[in-house]
Amino acid sequence: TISPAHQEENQNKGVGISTVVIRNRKSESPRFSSTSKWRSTCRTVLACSHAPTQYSAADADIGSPALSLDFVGHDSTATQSKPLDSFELSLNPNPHHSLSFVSIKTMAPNTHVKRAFKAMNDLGITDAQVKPVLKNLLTLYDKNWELIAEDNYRALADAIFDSQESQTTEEVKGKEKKGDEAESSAAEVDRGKKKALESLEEDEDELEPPLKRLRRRGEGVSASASNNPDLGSPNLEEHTTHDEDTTISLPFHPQPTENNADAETNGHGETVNTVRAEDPRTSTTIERYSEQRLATTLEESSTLELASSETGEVKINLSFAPATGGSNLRVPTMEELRRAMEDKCLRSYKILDPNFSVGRFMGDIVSCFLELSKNAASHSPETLPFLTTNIGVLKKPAANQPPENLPTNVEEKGESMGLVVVPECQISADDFRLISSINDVTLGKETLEIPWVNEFNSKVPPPFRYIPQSYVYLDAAVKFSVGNIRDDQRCSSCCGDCLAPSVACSCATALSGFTSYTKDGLLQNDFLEECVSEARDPQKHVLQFCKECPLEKAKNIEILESCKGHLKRKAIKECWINCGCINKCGNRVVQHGIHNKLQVFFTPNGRGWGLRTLQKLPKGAFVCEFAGEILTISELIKRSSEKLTFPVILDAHWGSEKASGVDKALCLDGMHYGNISRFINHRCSDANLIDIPVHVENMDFNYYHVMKLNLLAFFTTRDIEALEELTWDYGVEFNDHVYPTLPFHCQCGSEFCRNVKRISKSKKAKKRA
Ligand SMILES: C[S@@+](CC[C@H](N)C(=O)[O-])C[C@H]1O[C@@H](n2cnc3c(N)ncnc32)[C@H](O)[C@@H]1O
Repeated sequence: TISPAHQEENQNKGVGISTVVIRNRKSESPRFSSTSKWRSTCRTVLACSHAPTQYSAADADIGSPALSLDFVGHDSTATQSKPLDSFELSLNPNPHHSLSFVSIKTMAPNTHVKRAFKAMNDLGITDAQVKPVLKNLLTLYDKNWELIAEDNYRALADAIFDSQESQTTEEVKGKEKKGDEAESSAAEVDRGKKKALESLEEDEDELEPPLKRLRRRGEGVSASASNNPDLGSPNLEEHTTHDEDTTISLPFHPQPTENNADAETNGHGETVNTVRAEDPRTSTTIERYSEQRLATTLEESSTLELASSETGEVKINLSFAPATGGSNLRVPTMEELRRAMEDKCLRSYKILDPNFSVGRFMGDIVSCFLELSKNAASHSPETLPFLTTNIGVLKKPAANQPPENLPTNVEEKGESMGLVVVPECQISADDFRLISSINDVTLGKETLEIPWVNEFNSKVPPPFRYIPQSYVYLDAAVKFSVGNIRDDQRCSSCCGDCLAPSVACSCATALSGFTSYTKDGLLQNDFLEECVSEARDPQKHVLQFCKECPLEKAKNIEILESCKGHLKRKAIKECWINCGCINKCGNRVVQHGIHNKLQVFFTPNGRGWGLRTLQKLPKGAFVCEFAGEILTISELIKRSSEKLTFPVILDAHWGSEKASGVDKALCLDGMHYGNISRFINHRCSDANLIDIPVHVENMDFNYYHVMKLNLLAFFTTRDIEALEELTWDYGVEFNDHVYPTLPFHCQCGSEFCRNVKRISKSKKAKKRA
């Protein structure tokens, strides 16, 4: 078919430039026989000054030797602008190709062309170099000489340089390709597609107006150029045809480019110069530099669907392009992938929950995404599900500044596990730290990692600073220094493993006459039972009474009540640095720290966070020590309005003058600065943990809870199953008057629950009344 383009314009102006577009439609290919002679009905194809003029494929810059075109003009009087009577086409058609060409012939030499050639000659560019580029440029700019001539034919010069550049690149590429092909016969490439890609690129280069490129480089456009509506979108449709085969589907893509946005469709709605993804939502253009590689991956690339919402609105896909990796890769099965991921989660992220499944995890991501997308319109970030209460807690400022000698324990770990959805705008440093610490709430401060998990909602643990040992808060007078240890306080009998000989060292037997630990590192059963009995029934054991009990004084009521008594507790004495035994001596357990797998978890029944074991624990096993801030009772009272504060009263030797008075008597609070024990919930009477004082060196019994050397340690009171919650009897009486902090409503569930008794007692009393 012949499109009579621009005939009016040319005719009226009498300019001898005509555009003939010959399209070869596949279906009509038989008409393009080599002997076809067509009579021109296009009167506007103006005659050439030299007839007949022959256009070869090379002249028309078609780039395909499969087609040649003879143009025979019969007008001998060029100056008269007489329409051409006929022209003859001699075609050797390739049904898969189409062409556009421009004939530039004037009846008189065109002054514009002359000037253009002159300007280029001045730059050292020959006519032969100018000619083909100028032809294209005229087509692209709709023969707008004003634009072409602008800035001393800058667009033309630019186009020539670009064409030379791309010619060189093509040559290099060609050589490389040849080399590659020779090297690897296995890399069988679809040549048609490859060629299509190349021709797409060529077309892209050719079709893009050079001024557009200049604009991209930030060199600006002249007023005249920008005012011209045609410049931004040259009429490409008349000059460009594309076979359907040149549109290629690829499964994955880098970023889209401006190029593609421009050349996405031609006037006929055909896709041009754009390589499409299978999924239009992720489609972009292939970057040129990766063209070769992508060509080899066309057939091998695949997309694996990892998870999808039920109706497919949300999907997690994995793109796999083995050839991009440059080696022979194979597609793993979903099952293999799932197993490998679960193994990774177990090893790297310590996700020990037996119910954890990667498949479900992916599914959860999809459903959360879908849920959020559904709710996005109606929910503000503050009202996102499960987050409000928790964020409120997180936002609460820490009650106290750390003491001056307190090391900074805030370590921002880089990796975020992202299991918890927290609105970005609300994330504080503390929130971030807690979310980051999902693998290990101790932030690496214990020898074992202790992860946290919340299987019920999206709350994260409350903010606190993990300290493996207790620290002294402001006023607590704790005077201990290693320098005070006298030589005669050393244990002379410690040697090797102190529990190995039939008679244990004097450290191991110092406090009770018999050893506290078995050779397996568990508490001796008799010793443990006595400690349990003390804790469960203190009235039956030795109590000490203060003249003025700090706890009573703390109530600040007019008539001071008498002291209720403080238990003189059994304790363990471990060997320590001054002993001559080895570090693995059996009388050293607590000082070696946590060695059982623990996990912080969110409890289901209103008790907030709790601590559980991930492995079976035998009776008498050491779990952890109690570390926190050492405060005076009066300091504690100032904090007591805080809900979660639940301290340990360090009353071992109250009754002596030293410890009297609210400003001297001490307690231990792990809420803001504490170790893992701060998560242990209370259980009345039959708790599975017990706290036992441990002296690592017997310097001052008054402060045996204090510092690494004198501490409280938790041991199991019975065998405990994996995943069982660890509980401890806080000793709280729930009658509101004994403790300096407000008691909670106990939800321990024990049949011995003191809180339940009190409630039922008061109900009975009411009934009686
Ligand atoms: C040492 S903290 C234990 C960790 C705490 N559950 C959390 O979420 O941080 C003590 C606080 O936990 C809660 N708690 C502990 N045991 C409880 C129980 N048996 N019933 C109700 N609340 C309890 C109380 O709020 C108490 O003040």
